[in-house]
Amino acid sequence: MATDNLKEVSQMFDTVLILDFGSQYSHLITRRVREFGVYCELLPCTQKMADLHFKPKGIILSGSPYSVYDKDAPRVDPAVFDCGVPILGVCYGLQEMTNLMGGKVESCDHREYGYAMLKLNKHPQNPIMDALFNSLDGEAEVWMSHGDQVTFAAPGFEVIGYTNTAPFAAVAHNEKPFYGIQFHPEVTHTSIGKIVLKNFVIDICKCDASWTMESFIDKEIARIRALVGPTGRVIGAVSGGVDSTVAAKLMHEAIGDRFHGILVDNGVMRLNECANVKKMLVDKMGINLKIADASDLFLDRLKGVIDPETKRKIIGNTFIEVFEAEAAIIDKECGGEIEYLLQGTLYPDVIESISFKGPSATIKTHHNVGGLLADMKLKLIEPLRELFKDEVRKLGSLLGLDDELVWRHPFPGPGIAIRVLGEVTREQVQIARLADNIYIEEIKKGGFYRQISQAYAALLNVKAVGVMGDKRTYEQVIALRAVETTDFMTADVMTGAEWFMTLKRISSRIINEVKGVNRVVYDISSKPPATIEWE
Ligand SMILES: Nc1ncnc2c1ncn2[C@@H]1O[C@H](COP(=O)(O)OP(=O)(O)OP(=O)(O)O)[C@@H](O)[C@H]1O
Ligand SMILES: O=c1[nH]c(=O)c2[nH+]cn([C@@H]3O[C@H](COP(=O)(O)O)[C@@H](O)[C@H]3O)c2[nH]1
Ligand SMILES: NC(=O)CC[C@H](N)C(=O)O
Ligand SMILES: [Mg+2]
Repeated sequence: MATDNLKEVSQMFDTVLILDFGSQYSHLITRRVREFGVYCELLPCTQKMADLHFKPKGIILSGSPYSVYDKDAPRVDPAVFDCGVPILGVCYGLQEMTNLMGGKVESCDHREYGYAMLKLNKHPQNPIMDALFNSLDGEAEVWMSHGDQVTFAAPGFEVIGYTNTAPFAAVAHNEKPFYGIQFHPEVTHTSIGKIVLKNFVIDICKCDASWTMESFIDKEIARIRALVGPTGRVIGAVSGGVDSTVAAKLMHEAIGDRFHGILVDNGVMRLNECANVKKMLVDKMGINLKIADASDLFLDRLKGVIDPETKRKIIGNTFIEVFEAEAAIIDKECGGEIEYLLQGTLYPDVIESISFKGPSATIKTHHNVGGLLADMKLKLIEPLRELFKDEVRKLGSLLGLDDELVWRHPFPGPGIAIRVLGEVTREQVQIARLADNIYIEEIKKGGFYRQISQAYAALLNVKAVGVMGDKRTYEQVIALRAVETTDFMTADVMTGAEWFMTLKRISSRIINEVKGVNRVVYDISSKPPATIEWE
C-alpha cells in the first residue's frame, strides 16, 4: 500500500499553524491564509509543540478576550519559539509573546476600538525586520480592538510601526523572524491586512501556495483509496445537501460502487425532494444511493408532539435507527465487508469542538446521523473535515456537480418538522411544502437565490381572519424567512425594494394556490436574537 497516500493534509501541503487564544476572529485568520492558497490549521493555544502531528512552516498567535496578566489567562507553549519557524503575534498574540520574552504589557489609558493610523518605521539596513511590511510605506489605516498594550518591548525587539497612542503597535525581532502587531490584519477594515499576512505567509514563512481544490481532489481520492483498500466498502448518510453530496461524489470517484449512500425519507422533506435527489445523484452522477422510505415511521412518532426539542430528538433517534437497519441490510448483501462510515463534517464543526474554552450553550439539538452512531463500530471517513463551506462548494463545482446542487440552500435534517409549528401532521406538512415550493420557485425566477443564503416558508399554528370571494375565511398563516449570512452563526434579513415587490407577488400566489392559508407574513428578525429556523 502506498503509505504516502495516508498522510494527513497538513503533511501533504505547506501548513501554517494558527494558535487560538479565543478571539472572535481566529477563524478569519484561517480564512485569509487559505485565500492565498496556503493551507493552515487552527488549534487551541493549549497545543503542546511536542505533540504536534506536523511540522508547521510558520506560527500565528491569535487575539484573545483575556489580558496577559489575568490569573487564568491562556498561555502559549514556550517551545513555539524554539521550533525554528517564523512567528506572528496578533493583538493578544503580540502581548503574550512580549510578556513571555521579557517585555511589559499593561492596561492602557487610551483603549483603541476601531480605526487607528499606523505609521511605519522602516529599517532598510535590516531586511528581516522590514519583511513584514515589505512593499508598504508611510502610514495606513488599521483596525484595533484592545485595552492593553505593550509598554516595553522584549529584548531584541524593535518598533516597526506605531500609532498616536500605541508606541509598540508593531514590533520585529532584530535577528529572528518574530513579529508582533497590535492591529487585526484579518478583518477587512485593515486596508493593509492582506499584504501583511501575505508577506508573512509567502515571503517570510516561504510557504508554497499550492493549496487549491484541484490539488486537494487528487490527493484526497488517493488517500481514500489507500485507506479503504482494494475491497473495502463505505456507507454514508446522504441528504442531497451540498456537504453530503460533495462527500458522496468524492467517495464515488475514489471507490465507485463500493460506496453505498443511504437517503432517508423522513416524511418531512421538501416537495418532490427524494425524487429530485435521486434524479441528480443516481441518474446523473451515477452514485450508488438507496432511498429508504421511513416516512410513516417518522410521522407516526411525531404524532401529538409540539415541543421543538422533543421533535428534534425523535427525528434524530429515528434517523439513527433507520440508518442502522439499512446499513445492516447493505452489509449483509455485500457479505459484511463494510468497515467505514462517511461523515460530511466540515472545518467549522471541528473548530467548534476544539475550542479551549469548552462547549458553548446548546440552543438547539442538531441531528447528525453519523455523529451519534458511536456503537456502530465503524471507522469514520471525513473527507471534508479540513474545509470551509465555500471550499466545499468550489470542490463540488470542480467535481462536476450542477450549479443547482452546488448553490443549494442548506436544509436541516429535521426538515419541515421544525417549520410546521405545533403538531406535525401529513396535512400540515403538505401545506408548508406547497408554500415553500412556490416561495423558492419565485426566488429563483426573480434571480435572488444566490444572494439569499437560506430561505424557506414556515407554517404557523395560528389562524387569522380574511376575506376571499366576498366570504369570511379563518385560516392559517405562512411566515416567509430569507436571510443573508456567511457562517450561519449570525444572519441578517434580506431587504430591498425589488425584493419587497417579489414578496408581495409570492404572498398572493401562496394565498391563491395553497388551500388552508389566508395570510403571509415576512420574518424580519435577525440572528441573534432570533435564530434562522423557528424551532
Ligand atoms: N434525509 C436524510 N437522509 C440521510 N442522511 C441525512 C438526511 N438528512 C441529513 N442527513 C445527514 O446529516 C448530515 C447533516 O445534515 P446537514 O443538513 O447539516 O448537511 P447536508 O444536508 O449534507 O448539507 P446542507 O447543510 O447543505 O443541508 C448530512 O450531511 C447527512 O449525512
Ligand atoms: O442539519 C441540520 N440539523 C439540524 O438539526 C438543524 N437545525 C438547524 N439547522 C441549520 O443550521 C443553521 C442555523 O440554524 P439556527 O439559526 O436555527 O440555529 C440553519 O442553516 C439551519 O437550517 C440544522 N441543520
Ligand atoms: N483583541 C485582543 O486580542 C485583545 C487582547 C487584550 N484582551 C486587550 O484588550 O488588549
Ligand atoms: Mg441538509
